[in-house]
Amino acid sequence: MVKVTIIGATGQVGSYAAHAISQIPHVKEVSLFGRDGNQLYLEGLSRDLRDSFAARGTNTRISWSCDEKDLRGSEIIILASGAPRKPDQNRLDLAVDNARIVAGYAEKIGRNASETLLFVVSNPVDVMTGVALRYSNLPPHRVFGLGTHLDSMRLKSCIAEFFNVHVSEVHTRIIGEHGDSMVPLWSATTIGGIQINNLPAFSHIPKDEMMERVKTSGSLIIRNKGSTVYGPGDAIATIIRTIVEDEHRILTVSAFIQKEVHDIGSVCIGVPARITRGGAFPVPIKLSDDELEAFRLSTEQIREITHLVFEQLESEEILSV
Ligand SMILES: NC(=O)C1=CN([C@@H]2O[C@H](COP(=O)(O)OP(=O)(O)OC[C@H]3O[C@@H](n4cnc5c(N)ncnc54)[C@H](O)[C@@H]3O)[C@@H](O)[C@H]2O)C=CC1
Ligand SMILES: O=C([O-])CC(=O)C(=O)O
Repeated sequence: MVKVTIIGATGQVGSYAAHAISQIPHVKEVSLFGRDGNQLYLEGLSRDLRDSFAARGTNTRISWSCDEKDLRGSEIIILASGAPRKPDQNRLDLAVDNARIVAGYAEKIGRNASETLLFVVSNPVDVMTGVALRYSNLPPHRVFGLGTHLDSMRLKSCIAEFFNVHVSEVHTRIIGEHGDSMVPLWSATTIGGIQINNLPAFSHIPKDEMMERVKTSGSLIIRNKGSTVYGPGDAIATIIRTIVEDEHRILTVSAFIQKEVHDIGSVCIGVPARITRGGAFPVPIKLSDDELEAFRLSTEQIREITHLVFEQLESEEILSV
């Protein structure tokens, strides 16, 4: 039975994720963690969720805290703190400010919960996963982020709609940055187990329009309703269930790669990884020439920004949490 802590639980994504995760059978306790000053909100949120569990007949325990010592005993910690972007912003614009928050929490996690898995949601998620890895000092397979899992699900939904098939018949994957340089792997896309290139209708599929829709989904939702909530919340819950149930599913998360994708490495980026109770283990893959070139560009951008963020943090003495 597992204790899952959500840091940033008072936020839109953190609070819906708490609701979604409480439905996973082996999750015994969901602990809502927030910064000092948010005690009243956390108490209110925990009461509201407790009512929801009672109404649903769920036996999950709910607790809350602002004290880093209460991070102890968490098998999984979800880090969803930080500013969301405004409609006119790119996720990368958030890098330095959110890195201060993520680095501060990562240090607390390293001090108090060195056995945990740390799952990062804060944006830009690939850079923040790199920051969390560095400042928590946890081993690489135990620090990973939401990466391009949600983008992969968005593409899956577009393909299912186009072919008028159930979403479960579509397998597809987007790798690279959770952002503009993401790379769809059409070569790894199947419908009903059939490689998509072998379906005559594939030649008519509006691939560019679909990718544009995937890339702009987040900004459209933010512009129209303020924030993305249910998509990320349920994507997080899927990954947490995969860990808790030790399902060994291959999902596309932001993980630290070394040599698993050709010769590219030393960066946290969206790649297929086997998700187990022990963490995320990137699966070695070979890409087509075009995919490889695009993935290389995507990783170079994220590596460069991650290093700039490290330099900035190192030049500052005090982290913000
Ligand atoms: N990776 C992904 O696919 C997704 C990532 N996100 C990211 O998750 C993060 C949270 O998004 P929302 O919940 O919509 O935002 P929100 O504004 O509703 O919540 C922000 C949370 O961060 C905390 N926070 C803000 N500033 C802080 C500081 N200086 N120190 C400590 N805690 C602080 C707040 O207390 C709150 O709990 C954002 O960075 C957003 O971009 C959101 C959706 C999907
Ligand atoms: O778009 C955003 O800023 C939030 C996010 O990452 C997403 O929903 O994909």
